[in-house]
Amino acid sequence: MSVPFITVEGPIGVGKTTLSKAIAESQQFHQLREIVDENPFLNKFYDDIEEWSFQTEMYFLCNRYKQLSDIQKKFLYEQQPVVADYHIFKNLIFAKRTLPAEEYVKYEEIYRILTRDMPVPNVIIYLHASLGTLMKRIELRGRDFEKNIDPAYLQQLSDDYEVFVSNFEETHPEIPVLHVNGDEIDFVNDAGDLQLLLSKVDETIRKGAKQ
Ligand SMILES: Nc1ncnc2c1ncn2[C@@H]1O[C@H](COP(=O)(O)OP(=O)(O)OP(=O)(O)O)[C@@H](O)[C@H]1O
Ligand SMILES: Nc1nc(=O)c2ncn([C@H]3C[C@H](O)[C@@H](CO)O3)c2[nH]1
Repeated sequence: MSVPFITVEGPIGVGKTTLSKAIAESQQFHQLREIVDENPFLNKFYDDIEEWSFQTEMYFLCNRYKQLSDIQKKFLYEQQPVVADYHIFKNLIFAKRTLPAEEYVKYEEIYRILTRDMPVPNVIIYLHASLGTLMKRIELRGRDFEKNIDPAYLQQLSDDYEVFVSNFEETHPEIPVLHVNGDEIDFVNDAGDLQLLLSKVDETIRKGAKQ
């Protein structure tokens, strides 16, 4: 049995941090959160994606590399379960969309080198929702730099996630992926929905831990 290492994934604003916090609390797992406010490039990135994409993608990659190395040493090696609000593969999804092709090739090489010995999650929870739901949640959360987020960018990323996750399932059949439709399940305002989801997550963790 391997120690549970769960990642919650999905497009911007779908509820990854919220759900990973709920899982961490109900299962007594350590929660790994991606950094947002400390990121010095995000403001500039959303103002001018073309100009700031390389710095932004490299920053996310280096930061996640450091976070996952620490998680490996401090938690997973110690047999302490972890739930994260991202999988490192999201770097490829965003970078493919934001970087010019010639830069993406270089970026992907660096990604492969850095992720070669990264811990691999044994369960993925994939949250997805319609563009309308994502826009509503992003607005509700009210981050300044996301105020003028382009709906087309958000839709493209959601579509990219669909393709990526489906390929991932084909190439990694040993890692269970729980699909959650965020339009139908309101784990924030509906306690029944939350309990039902947490029990499905629990079932999936048991499956994943057998790997
Ligand atoms: N299932 C849900 N039902 C209702 N509201 C939700 C749901 N999931 C998330 N929310 C709300 O939507 C907002 C965004 O959630 P959250 O920050 O968890 O998203 P995220 O996927 O982690 O975002 P990001 O991609 O920016 O890291 C929050 O205000 C949260 O309370
Ligand atoms: N360009 C880019 N690359 C990434 O790897 C990445 N990961 C997250 N984000 C954006 C989405 C939210 O606005 C905010 C918080 O998730 O940061 C990213 N943006």
